[in-house]
Amino acid sequence: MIRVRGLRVLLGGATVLDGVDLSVAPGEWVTVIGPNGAGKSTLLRALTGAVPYTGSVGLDPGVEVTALRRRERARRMATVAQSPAVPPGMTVREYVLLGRTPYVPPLGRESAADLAVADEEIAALDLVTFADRPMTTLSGGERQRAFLARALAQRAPLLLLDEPTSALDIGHQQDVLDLVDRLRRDRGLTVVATMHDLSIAGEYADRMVLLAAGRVAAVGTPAEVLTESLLATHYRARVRVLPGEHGPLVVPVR
Ligand SMILES: Nc1ncnc2c1ncn2[C@@H]1O[C@H](COP(=O)(O)OP(=O)(O)OP(=O)(O)O)[C@@H](O)[C@H]1O
Repeated sequence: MIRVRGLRVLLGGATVLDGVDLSVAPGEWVTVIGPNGAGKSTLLRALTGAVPYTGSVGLDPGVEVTALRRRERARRMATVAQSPAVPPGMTVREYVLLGRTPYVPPLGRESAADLAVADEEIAALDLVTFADRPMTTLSGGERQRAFLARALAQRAPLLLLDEPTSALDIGHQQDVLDLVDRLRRDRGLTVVATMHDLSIAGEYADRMVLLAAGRVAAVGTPAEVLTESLLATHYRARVRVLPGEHGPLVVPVR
């Protein structure tokens, strides 16, 4: 599904990603972790072809992401960025409907089927009561759910999520991640996410990638990556790692 080789990204004269290799299999959930500034968001942006890079970002079947036209890219991958821009004056329903843009014919309008898909995702993200409200009136967490609804409405097989739960309360965090996991199984989605909450990250990911200063410092199962020594080295964090039902639990200690 994704095959990244020797990925290097320069931004403002600085090397932000430096020789990243990463493979993601169809249906897999891979979560990228790492300290602030490690290059997580940049890696996600490179996967969508949104930043210039050297090396290779190959998509199944061996197609370089930058070779795809915008519309084709949007049918293959849907992204939730950290702070997506919202066109002014849009209601939640109008915003979620933007996810159907790659399917609307040039100069055409959204079909009844497109409207139905948007409403389905609005319901899935618990946004029905907000559907006719302007996006600007939503709380941070409500808006984050609308961003995800828009991405899901794209019905792309690859979902790229940059800190998708950072504004959510603990209940909505679990709801949203459970939903993504269910969709992964039902629709065969492949998920690449970045997350700062390491315990939650480990509970949902099949594999994790620890980025540090633009390089892959570790890759493997959550139990292989979430170790006290790796987290001490790369986050300079004092933590205890406890066994959990669905993955290691990382507890900061003073
Ligand atoms: N346009 C730019 N010009 C110069 N440096 C940049 C630019 N964009 C990003 N960077 C730098 O690249 C590095 C990686 O940024 P990135 O946003 O990918 O990190 P991150 O791991 O997602 O961090 P965080 O956890 O804080 O969100 C940072 O040091 C950032 O300052």
